[in-house]
Amino acid sequence: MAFKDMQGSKWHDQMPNRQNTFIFPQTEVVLIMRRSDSGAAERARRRERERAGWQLRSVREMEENKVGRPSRFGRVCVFCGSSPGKRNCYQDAAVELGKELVARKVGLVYGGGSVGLMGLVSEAVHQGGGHVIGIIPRTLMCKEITGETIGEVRPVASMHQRKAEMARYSDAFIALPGGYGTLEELLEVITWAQLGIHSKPVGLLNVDGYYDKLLAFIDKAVDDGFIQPIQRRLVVSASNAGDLVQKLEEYEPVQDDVVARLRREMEQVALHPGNGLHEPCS
Ligand SMILES: C/C(=C\CNc1ncnc2c1ncn2[C@@H]1O[C@H](COP(=O)(O)O)[C@@H](O)[C@H]1O)CO
Repeated sequence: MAFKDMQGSKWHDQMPNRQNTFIFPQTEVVLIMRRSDSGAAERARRRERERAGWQLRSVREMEENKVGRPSRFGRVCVFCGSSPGKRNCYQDAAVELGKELVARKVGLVYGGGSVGLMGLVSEAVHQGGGHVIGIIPRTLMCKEITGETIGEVRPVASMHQRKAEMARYSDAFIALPGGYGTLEELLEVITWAQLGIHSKPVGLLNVDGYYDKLLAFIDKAVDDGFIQPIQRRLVVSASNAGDLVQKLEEYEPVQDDVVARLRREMEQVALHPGNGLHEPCS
């Protein structure tokens, strides 16, 4: 039996020790276990390997770029409730998302602190050995309000600067369930994508239908002519972390002439400050 490493580039003869994380060619394992093991023994060993941080993936999946290969994202920004929510499924989803990022070797950017779902997702990434950046306004930095931030803390001057920095450090955005703060952050990055300020994917983790009504509202806005049908694609959604991150990996930015023109104009303004700022639309 042979094993592949995380990059899927090298084959190894021996099972690596526990300090290393290797991809285990699941299809071969299943065959071998069926020949020589009882189901219960294999399940126990599987649980043990999972506890030890092994990732059981089929080589076929890995080679199809579905899992196991390094992600196209270096860091993902997660917006989520500063409260835990009243149902366990929200807390479970925050931990699941953190683990998914770790499995893909993707770092986390979030609003800092340890309250609510923010604390759960950041702790899951940090405990899994992933990199965490908490971007937090100085005014919110007292522990009574937000608790301790784990990982790298980046204090900023204002809420506005926080959102700009969160966007700058990240390659994609995900919203877990949350309240006003989460919605505001989410809608801002969608609006920025619509205006061509960035072309990074935006995902909604629609845990147990939490965002069904928001998605229905977006569809209504498309039907009623307030959102262009092509811009509907700016919001990606899935009910679980694995599917959502995979969809974001496969996301291709919306190609829209207006967006392209706005992006060119903004690049011009960035290169030559003052240019075009007061130009009328052509
Ligand atoms: C005043 C309260 C909590 C303050 N704690 C926060 N600490 C850090 N970041 C926060 C906090 N509250 C909001 N945020 C940001 O908004 C999102 C969460 O807001 P929501 O209204 O809870 O959905 C989160 O992504 C942070 O960036 C008690 O309310």
